[in-house]
Amino acid sequence: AGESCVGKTSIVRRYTEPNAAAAFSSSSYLATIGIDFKVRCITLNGTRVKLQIWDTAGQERFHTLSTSYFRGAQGFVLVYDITNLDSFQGVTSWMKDIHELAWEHGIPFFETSAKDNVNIEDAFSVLTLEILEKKSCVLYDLDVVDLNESKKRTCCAF
Ligand SMILES: Nc1nc2c(ncn2[C@@H]2O[C@H](COP(=O)(O)OP(=O)(O)OP(=O)(O)O)[C@@H](O)[C@H]2O)c(=O)[nH]1
Repeated sequence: AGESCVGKTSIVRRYTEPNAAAAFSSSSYLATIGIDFKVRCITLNGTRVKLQIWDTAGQERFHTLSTSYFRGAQGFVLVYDITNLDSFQGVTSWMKDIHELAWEHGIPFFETSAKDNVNIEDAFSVLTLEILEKKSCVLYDLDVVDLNESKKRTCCAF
């Protein structure tokens, strides 16, 4: 989740299309319309996990639609643009939309770059591990972990 044009789609694409030559494009910006999702399968600590990552639209007109997907999520990536103060302050408002889930201290924090491919893998791995630990007693649906979306240079995940 996060404001428009902060890099959500870029992070998702960098993570789910790591081998694609055009996983990151700095020349074009296409706002997400509605909602999108990508899938990536990984193996962590011997557990095979299918990540379903929802990419929400940051534009205000899609706010209701985006937040309607939060309830079913098991983890979030909150994204802001480190060069845009408004987008950082917007994280607080997105957090309120996620208030059903306990916001605890010690949230893993990563500064990422979809452009330079920095910390994207680690951010998602740690998020997935946290989810698996919390769900270790109630794994269901073939270990499908559903990450309601998640962009740009900085993100924090829980
Ligand atoms: N320098 C730099 N630019 C980035 C980075 N990540 C994304 N961008 C640029 O930021 C712009 C917006 O990226 P998107 O990923 O489409 O943004 P979004 O948050 O999905 O936007 P919405 O779909 O409107 O919510 C694009 O022009 C990207 O090239 C990054 O890590 N570094």
